[in-house]
Amino acid sequence: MKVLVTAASRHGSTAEIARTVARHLADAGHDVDYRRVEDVDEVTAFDAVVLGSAIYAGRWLKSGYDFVERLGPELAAREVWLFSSGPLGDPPMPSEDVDISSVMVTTAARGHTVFPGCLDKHKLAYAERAVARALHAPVGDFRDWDAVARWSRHIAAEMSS
Ligand SMILES: Cc1cc2nc3c(=O)[nH]c(=O)nc-3n(C[C@H](O)[C@H](O)[C@H](O)COP(=O)(O)O)c2cc1C
Repeated sequence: MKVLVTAASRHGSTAEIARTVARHLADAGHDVDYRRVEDVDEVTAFDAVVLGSAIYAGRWLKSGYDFVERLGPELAAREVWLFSSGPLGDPPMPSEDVDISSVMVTTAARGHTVFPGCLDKHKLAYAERAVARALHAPVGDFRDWDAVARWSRHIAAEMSS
């Protein structure tokens, strides 16, 4: 299948997860492109779309929601999977799922998963650093590459051949 993997990422760690998903899907035999959500104008060339976003303050990034608003009907006509990345620490917190029910409905997505994220305080803007400190957010890279590989293989197999 021709697959687009795209992500909304503020500091790059979600983009790295998306690129890794893209690599696993390609290894599984799909024809895969990776692009930032801001660089995608249409998805008509693709049979399936994998869309991810970082979570900030319990929500996806605006560029992720904008992508869905711009391309909703095109997305609903394709096979779509969603992922979010954010929870930090060991065990990763917060443990409750981000509410992206509106995105699920608009895209008619086949699935959604949440991956742990990465907090590099050197990359944060001053205000973000203050929020992260106030929340006692754990600093470090908690991304689970085995979980990313497992989920990628799972959706690769689900994609119609
Ligand atoms: C100010 C701030 C707020 C955050 N809020 C949340 C949150 O509500 N839920 C969550 O799971 N992660 C939250 N995170 C963690 C980020 O989602 C995590 O660092 C993610 O990997 C960042 O992705 P990016 O590098 O692609 O921007 C927050 C991080 C910062 C700095």
